[in-house]
Amino acid sequence: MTENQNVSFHLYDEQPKRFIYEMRPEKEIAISTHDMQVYYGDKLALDDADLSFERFKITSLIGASGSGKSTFLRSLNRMNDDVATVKGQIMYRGLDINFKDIDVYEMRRHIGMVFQRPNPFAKSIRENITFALKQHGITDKAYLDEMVEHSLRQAALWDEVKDSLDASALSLSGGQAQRLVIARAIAMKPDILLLDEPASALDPISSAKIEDTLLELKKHYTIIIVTHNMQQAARISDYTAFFHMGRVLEYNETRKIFTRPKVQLTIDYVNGNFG
Ligand SMILES: Nc1ncnc2c1ncn2[C@@H]1O[C@H](COP(=O)(O)OP(=O)(O)OP(=O)(O)O)[C@@H](O)[C@H]1O
Repeated sequence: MTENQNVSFHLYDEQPKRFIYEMRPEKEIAISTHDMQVYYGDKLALDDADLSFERFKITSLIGASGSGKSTFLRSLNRMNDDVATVKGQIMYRGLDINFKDIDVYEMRRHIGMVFQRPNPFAKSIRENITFALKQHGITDKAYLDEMVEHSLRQAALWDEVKDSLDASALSLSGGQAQRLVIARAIAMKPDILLLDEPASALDPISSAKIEDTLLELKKHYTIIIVTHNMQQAARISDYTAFFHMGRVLEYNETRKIFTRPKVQLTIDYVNGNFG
């Protein structure tokens, strides 16, 4: 080994292999995971996940394909129950929502999920919003109308659809449909919105609208979003977690992840050197 190689090896070795931001005590935490592990059969897909998410902030989950981002996100509202074993604790309002006796349907009213592909029901725009509310026994028409307008306004879709609420949701563009799905989640008045690549199937203009919508929504909701789009993560999120091969290698304030990452693999990833 030459002298130069020796020096660079030494510098690399001084970097942390992992850095997890610890929320300061004055921050309000919306949800946190402790010793979380997720297995698909015998395969450990996610290990050692201890993260706290600040209330009314946007946190991005980034990392290469297969690094465990969706596995983590889906575990937060028990979407993995049928396919995976999730160990550890998921603390929400003092309750471990990973505990087996939790009422999962009730929990999901508080922790909503929006998927990559817009998936509106084959019903009218209005019914997409009112469907779940009616399922929960809400029948008051004035309240339902109010929730339709309120949710569509919050999802920045009201102005585009207010004259066609009884049209089929399937007639909406992809970007409008995704905002409708966000409105549908909001109608349940959740605390936390989980979004799995909500803009990746959309054109740049629709994607920008979703970003604007999320920035508005964080006044009222805690948002955790999986994204492959580095610029998007840098633009909208307050915190970013970098996943690599089933572990969170770095978690920090977004500006630090994108300007002064501490872990070499994070530096490589945000610079586009792998993944
Ligand atoms: N239902 C499943 N059954 C078995 N293995 C799974 C299942 N879902 C995910 N995995 C595996 O778990 C690991 C993490 O996958 P995950 O989908 O969480 O990654 P990701 O970072 O979200 O990837 P992408 O960016 O491609 O969505 C991968 O090795 C994947 O093959």
